[in-house]
Amino acid sequence: MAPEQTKYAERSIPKISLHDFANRIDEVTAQLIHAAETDGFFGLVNHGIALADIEAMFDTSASFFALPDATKAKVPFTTKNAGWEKNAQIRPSTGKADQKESYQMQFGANMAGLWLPDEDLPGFQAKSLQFMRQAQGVSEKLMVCFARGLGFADDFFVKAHDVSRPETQTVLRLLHYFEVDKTVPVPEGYYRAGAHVDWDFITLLFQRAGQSGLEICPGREASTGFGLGDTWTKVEPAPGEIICNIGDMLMSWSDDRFKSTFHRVKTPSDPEVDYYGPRYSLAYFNQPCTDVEIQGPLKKYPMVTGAEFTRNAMQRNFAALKAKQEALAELKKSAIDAAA
Ligand SMILES: O=C(O)CCC(=O)C(=O)O
Ligand SMILES: [Fe+2]
Repeated sequence: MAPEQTKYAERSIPKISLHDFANRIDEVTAQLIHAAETDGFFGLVNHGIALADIEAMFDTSASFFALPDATKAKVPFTTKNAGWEKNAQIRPSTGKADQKESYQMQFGANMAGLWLPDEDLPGFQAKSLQFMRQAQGVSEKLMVCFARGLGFADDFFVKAHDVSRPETQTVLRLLHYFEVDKTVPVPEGYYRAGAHVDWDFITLLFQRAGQSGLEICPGREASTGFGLGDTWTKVEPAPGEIICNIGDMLMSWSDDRFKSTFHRVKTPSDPEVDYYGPRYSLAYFNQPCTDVEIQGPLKKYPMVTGAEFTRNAMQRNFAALKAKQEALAELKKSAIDAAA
């Protein structure tokens, strides 16, 4: 059977400027709430993080991934949602491992033992934490606006995501997708990152100019479990722009008013248009502290703590993955039986 062709559509992604934020907060709030209620995705410009700082963090990330695997393996991925993995994240949407490696860092207790010793990469921890604090500053502006939109006190979400507390779960993820050989056809179903929604509050994604591949399916239009068969839109990286998407946590905390959004990173397959080189991205996942109580103003869902929400999300993912793998095994068995 020929693989189904992906359907694409040109859609404009809202661009929201944070310049003169203190004086424009009402206007920015209205724009953010509209984007959250419809697309679930928007680009942030004039956010205050200099392009040079973003580029410096990409260089820091590249120096981490250039280390031998044996060194990176000193800080392996853990159930605390921190550490390094390579070709190990299997998505329920594909049943296959993403073609990438990633390293997740946090500010608090979950990071114990998961920072590389400084002699392996001098200055790495300090530079990463400095960039994480900058991303946190931008995130807190968004949190004030979302709190206003939902009728909470201005500092409600900022307090819930206090990264100075040991209970913090917020993550900066460095991502490295490997260079792809143009002469080898991509096996069906392989993605640099398979279709998924994020389970956090909101994600800030930094991309590098020219390193395309990100595709989204807006929240109001996703109609199937994993965005499969839906219509996708390519998001070209623009220098300095931060692409933001609402995660499941904020969707639930807003009683489903704000839309969590499917996205993926395509494996290049068309030498005419696709980017085959190595791709680096930085994803800042805002996560509430473990002891924060999460419930929307309309109380649509039972109250859960930040720790429970993360645990449930990981378990749901695991159950969906198991179901996908069983379905794939069944399909393989029927094909073998049919051929016999
Ligand atoms: O690398 C990207 O552009 C997207 C990464 C992503 O969606 C994720 O890690 O959740
Ligand atoms: Fe994501």
